[in-house]
Amino acid sequence: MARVICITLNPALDLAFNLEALSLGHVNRPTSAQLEAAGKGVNVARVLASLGHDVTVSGFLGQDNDAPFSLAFPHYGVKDAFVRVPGNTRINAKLAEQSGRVTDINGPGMPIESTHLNTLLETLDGLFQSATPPQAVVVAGSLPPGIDQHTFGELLTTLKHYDAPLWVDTSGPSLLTAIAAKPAAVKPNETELADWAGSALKTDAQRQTAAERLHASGIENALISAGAEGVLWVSRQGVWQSTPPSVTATNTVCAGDTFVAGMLHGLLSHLAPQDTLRFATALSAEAVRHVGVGSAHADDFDSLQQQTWVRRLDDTITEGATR
Ligand SMILES: Nc1ncnc2c1ncn2[C@@H]1O[C@H](COP(=O)(O)OP(=O)(O)O)[C@@H](O)[C@H]1O
Ligand SMILES: O=P(O)(O)OC[C@H]1O[C@](O)(COP(=O)(O)O)[C@@H](O)[C@@H]1O
Repeated sequence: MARVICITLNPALDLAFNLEALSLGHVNRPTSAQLEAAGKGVNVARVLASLGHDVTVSGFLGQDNDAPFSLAFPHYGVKDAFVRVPGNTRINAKLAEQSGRVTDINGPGMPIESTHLNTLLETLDGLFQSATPPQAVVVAGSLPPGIDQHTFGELLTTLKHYDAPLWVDTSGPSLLTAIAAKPAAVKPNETELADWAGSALKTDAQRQTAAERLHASGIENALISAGAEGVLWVSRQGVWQSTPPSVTATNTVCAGDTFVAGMLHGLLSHLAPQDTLRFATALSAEAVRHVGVGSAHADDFDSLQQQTWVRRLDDTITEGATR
């Protein structure tokens, strides 16, 4: 078990609707609706806690609607070190259609002021100075209004100075800022990394080249996910590729967060690289079968792992080609 801090600067209440088919401009009547305390770092934390890690969540929460978060955190098994700020945490709508298509509507979030940021920095410093400092830090998700790229870069630099690997999962301009900060790991999907790569990353070869470039730039774990097409991972431990099992994709929201948590779990648990990648890929495939994060306690999780294909690309070893 490891101690991990998961930071979400812009958390969200995820309002997930399941619909036959979305009809724009009309009244839609979903078959189900669910509201959950979420945001990328919260989701990663939730998965890590379910795997037995000692997880603290932090970032900014709106003090006017923090009840669903405060109620959910004990249930998720995470410790709450969020800084409360005036206002409401955003609500993000997730519209999942029977076809598997998901439409995300992610709000901008609450404005953050420099005093709130200073409180967060003090809170994080306190966590790092504790008798049992964290063994990894995750920063995940978008930036709220008031946190610009320069400030985000400074925050990442501050976090890097602590003695724990820094994992960052974000998109858009923040992803470029994160890559420039050279954290221990990044996990963009193929669309999110296209800007940085300078072209679309449609093929395995293009993704491998991009992951190798990321790794060569100083990022120890360069991870590129591509939905059902799987993952490219370049690290000191080699160049690895995985293909998830074939599952019915009911709701792909949280798949990326689940994957990040699965990788971090494998590395913190000192699993072999092929076992780490197999575990994380299978766990994220488990997640897409339902609303919310993936669970390693699913009855058929062993079978999902056996159906996950992992291979090493920088030598001739093929691992776990069981399907
Ligand atoms: N349709 C799918 N079938 C099986 N696994 C999936 C599917 N979509 C996503 N996954 C799993 O979730 C991981 C992350 O999904 P991806 O869509 O690439 O990330 P993000 O959610 O960050 O956009 C993938 O690497 C894969 O293992
Ligand atoms: O901070 P962003 O980029 O707006 O993303 C927030 C959204 O991402 C999620 O964390 C899901 O992320 P993934 O699908 O990439 O795992 C949702 O819970 C949340 O609404």
